[in-house]
Amino acid sequence: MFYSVITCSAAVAWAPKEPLSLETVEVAPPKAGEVRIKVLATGVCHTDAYTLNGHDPEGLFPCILGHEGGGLVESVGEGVTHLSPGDHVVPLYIPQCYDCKFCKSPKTNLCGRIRSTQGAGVMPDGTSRFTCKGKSVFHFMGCSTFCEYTVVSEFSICKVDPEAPLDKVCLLGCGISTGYGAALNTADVQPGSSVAIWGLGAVGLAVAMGCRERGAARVIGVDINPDKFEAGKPFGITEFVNPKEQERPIQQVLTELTDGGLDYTFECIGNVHTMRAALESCHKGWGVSTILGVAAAGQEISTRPFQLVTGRVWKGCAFGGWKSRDAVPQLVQKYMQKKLMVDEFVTFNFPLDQINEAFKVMHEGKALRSVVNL
Ligand SMILES: NC(=O)C1=CN([C@@H]2O[C@H](COP(=O)(O)OP(=O)(O)OC[C@H]3O[C@@H](n4cnc5c(N)ncnc54)[C@H](OP(=O)(O)O)[C@@H]3O)[C@@H](O)[C@H]2O)C=CC1
Ligand SMILES: N[C@@H](CCC(=O)N[C@@H](CSC=O)C(=O)NCC(=O)O)C(=O)O
Ligand SMILES: [Zn+2]
Ligand SMILES: [Zn+2]
Repeated sequence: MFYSVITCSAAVAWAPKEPLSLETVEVAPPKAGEVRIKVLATGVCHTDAYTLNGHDPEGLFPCILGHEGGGLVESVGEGVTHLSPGDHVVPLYIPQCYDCKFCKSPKTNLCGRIRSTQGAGVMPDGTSRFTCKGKSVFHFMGCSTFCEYTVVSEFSICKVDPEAPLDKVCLLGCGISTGYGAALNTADVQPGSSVAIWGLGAVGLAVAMGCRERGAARVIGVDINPDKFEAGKPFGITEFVNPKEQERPIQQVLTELTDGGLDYTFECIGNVHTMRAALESCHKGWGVSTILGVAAAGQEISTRPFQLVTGRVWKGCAFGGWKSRDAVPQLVQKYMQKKLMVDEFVTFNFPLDQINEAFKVMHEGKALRSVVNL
């Protein structure tokens, strides 16, 4: 099949710390093993802001950000057999090729097939499908959903129920799946346990949702924004602690509150100090702390090794540990069966030309998630 270049609108990140700029871009047809998607909706995740702010060691400019999308297959490249034009899809920043050693291992979801080119902001053949004003524009996280059309690898996309509203299930492309899966897959939270979650954004509250599903007895939200406390209750937060209102270090406050520490803690901020606090708030002998937050370039975590010697475990989690192409369609079905909250995470909707508002409300702490409708 011959497909032509599509000219459309995109929010382009020209340089770090600058607002996104609404531009007309050209999107080249998919090459072999690629899929071109008409993007209909995209969430705005804190990781988009992190890269836009220049904190990402892999950040490249100009680029088209966005990785929490939903859309329709517009065209497929040679050799793509699992998708056809018109399919409803969610792009996936962690691919699943089914063939690499990571995909073949049940121990991880981190497919390695296209990770190096994805991190370099290009398609697997080393080139970009985007141009703007005569310049090549980098892809982002293999998704680039802040554009009316995008091109992704055939390994980085899954077909979902056509009845599912794409302006909601797009959020299963990152934040909700990540937090929910961290509780279920990475930490494997057990019934009756005690939990503390640092950062009550979409990721943190999705962790809470997973902990509630597992029957956790106490789910303590730890956040410096008091507005997030009320917001957290419908997702399963049972108690709140604001570190700013404490006179002692938060680890001391929490270990006293929980008879020696928590069974599970989760860091959903991306701050190395709260990562340490989350580990040190775990119970001696068995407490497990899972890092989800993405820390800025150059940041390193530290603690006394004694914390680990005495049985606390430090873990990390990308995309909730889900093997993406297998799991996302199932998570969509769980939402369709009303067994998984998604709608409740959407605080605002914006058109593409107001996408900078979505970043503004995120930084003001007013949004769990903003969805941009393209
Ligand atoms: N590992 C993975 O696969 C993924 C990781 N992430 C990462 O997870 C993190 C959370 O993402 P997201 O939920 O979208 O982010 P949000 O910005 O929506 O939520 C973060 C929350 O943490 C609060 N916060 C900030 N600083 C502190 C602090 N020092 N102590 C307590 N609370 C604090 C914020 O308060 P305020 O409202 O005042 O800002 C906000 O409520 C980010 O680092 C993101 O990059 C995201 C998706 C996937
Ligand atoms: N580019 C950063 C790392 C950013 C990062 O850790 N990303 C998460 C997903 S965050 C989603 O909102 C992730 O899945 N990481 C796994 C991966 O392979 O990138 C850096 O270079 O530090
Ligand atoms: Zn994200
Ligand atoms: Zn793979």
